[in-house]
Amino acid sequence: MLLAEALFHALKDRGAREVFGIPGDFALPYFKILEDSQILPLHTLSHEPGVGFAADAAGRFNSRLGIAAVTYGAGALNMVNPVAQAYVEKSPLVVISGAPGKLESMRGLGLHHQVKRIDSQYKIFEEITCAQIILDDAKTAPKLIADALDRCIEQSRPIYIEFPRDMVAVEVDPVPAFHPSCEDMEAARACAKEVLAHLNCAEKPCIMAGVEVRRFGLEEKLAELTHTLGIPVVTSFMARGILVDTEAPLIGTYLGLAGTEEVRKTVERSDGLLMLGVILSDTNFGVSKREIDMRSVVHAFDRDVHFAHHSYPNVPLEFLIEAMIEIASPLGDAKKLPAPTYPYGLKSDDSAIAPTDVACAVNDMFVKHGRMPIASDMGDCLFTAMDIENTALIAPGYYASMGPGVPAGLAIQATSGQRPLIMVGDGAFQMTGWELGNCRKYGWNPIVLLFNNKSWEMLRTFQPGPNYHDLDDWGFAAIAGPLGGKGVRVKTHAELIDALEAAQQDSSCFHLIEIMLERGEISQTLNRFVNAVKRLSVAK
Ligand SMILES: Cc1ncc(Cc2c([C@H](C)O)sc(CCOP(=O)(O)OP(=O)(O)O)c2C)c(N)n1
Ligand SMILES: [Mg+2]
Repeated sequence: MLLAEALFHALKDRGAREVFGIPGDFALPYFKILEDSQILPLHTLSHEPGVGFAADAAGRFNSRLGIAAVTYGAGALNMVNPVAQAYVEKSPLVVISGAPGKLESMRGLGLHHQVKRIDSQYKIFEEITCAQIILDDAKTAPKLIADALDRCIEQSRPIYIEFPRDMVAVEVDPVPAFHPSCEDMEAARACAKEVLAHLNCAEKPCIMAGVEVRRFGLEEKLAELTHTLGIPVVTSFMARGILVDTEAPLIGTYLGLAGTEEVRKTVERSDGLLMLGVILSDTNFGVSKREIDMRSVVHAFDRDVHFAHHSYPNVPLEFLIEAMIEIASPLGDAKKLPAPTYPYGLKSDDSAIAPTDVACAVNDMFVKHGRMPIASDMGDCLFTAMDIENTALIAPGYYASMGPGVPAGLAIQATSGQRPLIMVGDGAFQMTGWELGNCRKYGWNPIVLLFNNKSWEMLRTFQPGPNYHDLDDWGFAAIAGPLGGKGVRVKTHAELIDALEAAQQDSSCFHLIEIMLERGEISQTLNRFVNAVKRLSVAK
């Protein structure tokens, strides 16, 4: 078969459901085979940052591979930021970049889209991927692809595939099937025994679930384990939106001083905290009131399990949880644990809208019409989402780049068929909101909540005063129509409630609800977060 076909079959066999991309002359040959072969559907978008964010989100949402296909130089380097975000937020993103062919690379001319050297792009991607390959040899290509894709899956981090345009149609053998690296279940059982003994000795055991639980598709298994143990479960900020509709005794999301006192005390006062797949980042732990004493913590992450003074190497999270399920017995009574609380019952009146009112209106909408998966951008919209009842959430909670909100929402619908709710600030919408113009072509119809405070408000909260936080009023609602959707600007509770209901009643296109907010009007969660950051930075 053709090398490009072998690559696309390997991606599909390992769970990829679609490709997001923008072609270029170095990529046209493999894009043509992608379209002709129909192995995977192609969704083209308008700007490579959107391609990267969308492909990353598809992978996160399905706990499978997300695929971004671009051209050399101008395309691939335009996507560095989203790939970096996928790397640190542990997303299984596959970057395929077209590249110059062998002969043209040897002519001694500077090629268009080339930087310093032909391999400059490869070197740049070495820094933000866990594996990099160049498909320049028909004999070695199938095995190279298999090994790189297996690394992507096992590490849940991006990989880089450089595809010279003169290689796409060479005849090759099929790519070998997924071959997990050998895991030692005995080591996992020994580790599980010690973890459960650790929890058993603790007065206040607690489990924190992190992003790896979602990335490796372990939500059901973790729910089974924690339901048996009956001890409190929290999610990290990054992992908000997992364990939805499961029997896990979930008491909320840990946000340190920015979250509820109940959750904060349960985590920070625990003498037996088990962190499963949690990224030790400032956004997950930056506003802890009390440093978490890592001597009483067991931390399973990146295929290692760390105790205070020793570790178990190469114990994948899946094996640890399986081994714990084999020997788990009740340690507490889940029925006595407090469930998270959320705001409901927004009054339909002429009051101005505050961010928390948006969460309240969304919760009311979910009660009436059913929950929707959410894609949120960085900004107060993400902190507002913490007041929305637990539902699948794709958000840049660690690397914190602006821009993923709209592309990620489109990807949720492309990969799952579910109508998403997109939450995005006006600043972030200015960056990638225009990708909504691709909805009509693909029949996507997200409901978009655009928080328009005419401001980079998060920055103003950290640094009051300068005028450069002021954004102009772009009148976004009026732009929705020409882009193929419907837009409405809302200023009161009643207008917001009506706009949400109208969007629910009309699935013919995307609905852009431009929510006008006063500058300085921020969510309670963001307010607590910023105050905590200020207080902790002064205290040190
Ligand atoms: C690509 C990119 N550029 C810059 C930033 C810095 C930054 C923030 C983070 C802290 O680094 S929050 C923020 C303002 C966001 O404005 P908007 O989308 O309107 O949301 P809101 O008004 O709710 O703040 C910026 C510019 C970023 N995170 N990502
Ligand atoms: Mg704003």
